[in-house]
Amino acid sequence: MVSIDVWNASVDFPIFDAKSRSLKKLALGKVGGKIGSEGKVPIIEALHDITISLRHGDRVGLVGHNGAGKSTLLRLLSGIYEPTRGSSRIVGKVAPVFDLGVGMDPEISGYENIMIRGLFLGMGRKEMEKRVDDIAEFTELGDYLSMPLRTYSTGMRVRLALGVVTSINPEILLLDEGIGAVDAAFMAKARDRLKDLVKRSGLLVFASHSDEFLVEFCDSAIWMDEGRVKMHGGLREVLTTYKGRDPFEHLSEETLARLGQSNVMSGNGGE
Ligand SMILES: Nc1ncnc2c1ncn2[C@@H]1O[C@H](COP(=O)(O)OP(=O)(O)OP(=O)(O)O)[C@@H](O)[C@H]1O
Repeated sequence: MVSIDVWNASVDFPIFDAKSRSLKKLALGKVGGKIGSEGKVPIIEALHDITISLRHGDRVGLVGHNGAGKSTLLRLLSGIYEPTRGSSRIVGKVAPVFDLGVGMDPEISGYENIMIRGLFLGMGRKEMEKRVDDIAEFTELGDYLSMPLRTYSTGMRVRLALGVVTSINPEILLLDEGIGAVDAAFMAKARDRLKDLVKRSGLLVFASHSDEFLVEFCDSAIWMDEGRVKMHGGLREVLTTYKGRDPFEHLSEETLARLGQSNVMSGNGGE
C-alpha cells in the first residue's frame, strides 16, 4: 500500500546572492514564504512545521495563493526535497508531473520523446512500446511526430506531454497545474484521460488554482498559507473557507453535468 508521511518538516532555501538592502521591503509583501535575515545569508522558509499523513485512495487538492508553498510541498512529498528539519517517509513509486516539459529533448522526434518521457516517469521500455501508438493517436500530431520537438508550438508540446503523462500507471501521482495551454476541444479530450489516470493512481496530490479541476479530481484538500498547512479536510469545506464562497455553486454547466448532481450535493469531487 502506498503512503506518504511527513512529520514536523520544514524546507529552507538559503539565498547566497540576495541584495540584503531590499529585503525589508520583500518581507512586508503578502506573497511567498517568510524571509529571515538574522544571519549573513538570507533564508526563505518555504515550508514550516508540516505534518501530513496520506494513504492509498487519497485524492488531495493543494490550494493557496502564489508563493504559499504548494510546489515546494509537492517536491517534499515526492522526495525531490529532503526536509531541512523534521522527517518524511514515502512508500510507493512516485510519478512527479510538475512541468510538462521536463524530460523532453527539443532535438529528437516526438516519437522518441514519448519514450524518453515515459521512462522518466517510471515506465519500462516494453510498456511504453505498447502504448506509443495510442499516445500518438491521442495527440493528433500526425507526421509531426517524426519531426524534432523544436518545430512544435507550445500547445503541440503540451499535447505530446499530456499524451504520455495520461498513459502511465502511477502508484503516487503528484500533479502541479500546468495543463492550460491547449485548446478547449483538446482539453475536453484530455480531461477524460486525466480522470482515468487519477482513477488508476493509488494516491493523488494535485496543486491547482482551478475549482473545476479540483472538484473533478479531488475529494479532500490542503490549504497552504505562508509555508504552513492552514487547513486540511474535505474539499468543499476547505475551498469554501479559502475562497469565502462555495465553489460547487459556481461550477460550469459542463462540469456539473460531468460530475452528476448527487456528487455535487454531497460535495464529493466526482469519485
Ligand atoms: N528554489 C527556490 N529557491 C529559493 N526560494 C524558493 C525556491 N522555490 C520556492 N521558493 C520560495 O518558497 C516559497 C514557496 O514557493 P512555491 O513555489 O512552493 O509556492 P507555490 O504555492 O507553488 O506558488 P505558485 O502558486 O505561485 O506556483 C516562495 O516564497 C518562493 O519564493
